[in-house]
Amino acid sequence: MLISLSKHAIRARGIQGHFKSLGLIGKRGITSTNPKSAIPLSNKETALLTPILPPKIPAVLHLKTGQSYAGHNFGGTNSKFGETVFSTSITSYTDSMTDPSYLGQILVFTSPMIGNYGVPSNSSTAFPGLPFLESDKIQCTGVVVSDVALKYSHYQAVESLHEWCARYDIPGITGVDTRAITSLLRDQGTTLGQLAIGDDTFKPPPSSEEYWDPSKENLIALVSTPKPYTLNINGKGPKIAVLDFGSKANILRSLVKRDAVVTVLPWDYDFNSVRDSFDGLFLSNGPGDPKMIMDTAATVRKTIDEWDKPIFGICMGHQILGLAAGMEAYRMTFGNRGHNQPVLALASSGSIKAGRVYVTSQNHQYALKLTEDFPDGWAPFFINCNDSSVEGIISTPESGKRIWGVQFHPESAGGPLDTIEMFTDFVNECQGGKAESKHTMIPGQVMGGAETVAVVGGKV
Ligand SMILES: NC(=O)CC[C@H](N)C(=O)O
Repeated sequence: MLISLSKHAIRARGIQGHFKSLGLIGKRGITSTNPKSAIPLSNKETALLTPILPPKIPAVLHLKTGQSYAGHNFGGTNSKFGETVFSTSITSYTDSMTDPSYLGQILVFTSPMIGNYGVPSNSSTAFPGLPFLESDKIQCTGVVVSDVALKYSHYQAVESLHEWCARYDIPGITGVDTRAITSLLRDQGTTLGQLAIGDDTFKPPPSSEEYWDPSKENLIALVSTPKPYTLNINGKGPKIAVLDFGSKANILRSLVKRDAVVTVLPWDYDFNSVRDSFDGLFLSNGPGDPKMIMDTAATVRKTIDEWDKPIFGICMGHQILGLAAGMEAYRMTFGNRGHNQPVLALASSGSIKAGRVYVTSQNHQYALKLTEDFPDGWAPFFINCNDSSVEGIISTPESGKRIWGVQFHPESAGGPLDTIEMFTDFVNECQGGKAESKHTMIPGQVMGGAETVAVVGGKV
């Protein structure tokens, strides 16, 4: 049975009225449209046709810059403050919302309909010790959706986006013009905001001092593991330590899948005191400003100077590597969030070929500064094809080190798997102990930021 739920029809008549008008609700409840072939509906079909509706509660998104957008609430019913950011991803709202790097952020989806495949159960037996999604709960502070899907359909779904957000007290707003909000954020940059729900919508907007600024907090300390733990303890692969700044589960899965024994350490762990029992170090993604954890960057600097085993950093981990190497990090206007960001490789290393463009998944507000002179022993690895921001750094062959950092997410979840083999490269390097460095630079592009900008023709 195919039923199209017209938003306008539902608004006008309510869902029950809408079904009635389609002849789907008779005296005995929901029936088939064709009385001659009236096949009783299964419980699952009936459940899908009778979604749990959010109560009609007003909601307003207030921005510190003075704009307010009124709509309806779904999910949690408590007002929340956060940093308002937008993501251009079309799929994987469950993966994004459980990514710890979104902590403190009100996430605006540019894709107009969100929620249509529901939410799966977060428990998994495939990778013991890890959730099915990217962490054990929703991490963003709130969500902004043009048109939330109340009816969902997916073989793994167990609840709707509304029910999931309600369980975690994460407020959502729907029925707002997300194109207008996105254009504004793109022009003025990521902006502090409040999702006001229910009675709070009748109060005046918060004063500037009332807005909570997550970038002033050490958010990493809130999401990192409090104690070390090991995954895949009987694995045959190398022993890899992960400094956990708020790691996405798919990073850990990607290492475990390659049979590495993975020990996850708290963000402020003194890695140098245990480093000799590991074959490689991984630096994870994480929320907030990398400059909040300069002590960790100092620890990593010592590791780089005194240790010759492979190190790989993703997103926050890449920014920490850059700070450790003496580079600067800056706050971008609106960052890059989405699963469709093209990056150009400037060096070949393992599975990555210089001169190729890879489509990547991204979620960041900060980036390493592109300069004419990279610190000694370092070169750019990737550059963003849209805005020429630094997308990766790599130790030079002359440095004798085997270290890479990438701003994007090779593990995706969600997003394209173009660069997933970087995990195989890293595990192989760790396995090979002191194997010869295999990376090479593109002749003529061995850095000089200006030259690179000319290659991609963008602005920094
Ligand atoms: N995904 C990440 O690790 C993000 C890193 C950092 N919080 C940023 O916004 O730039």
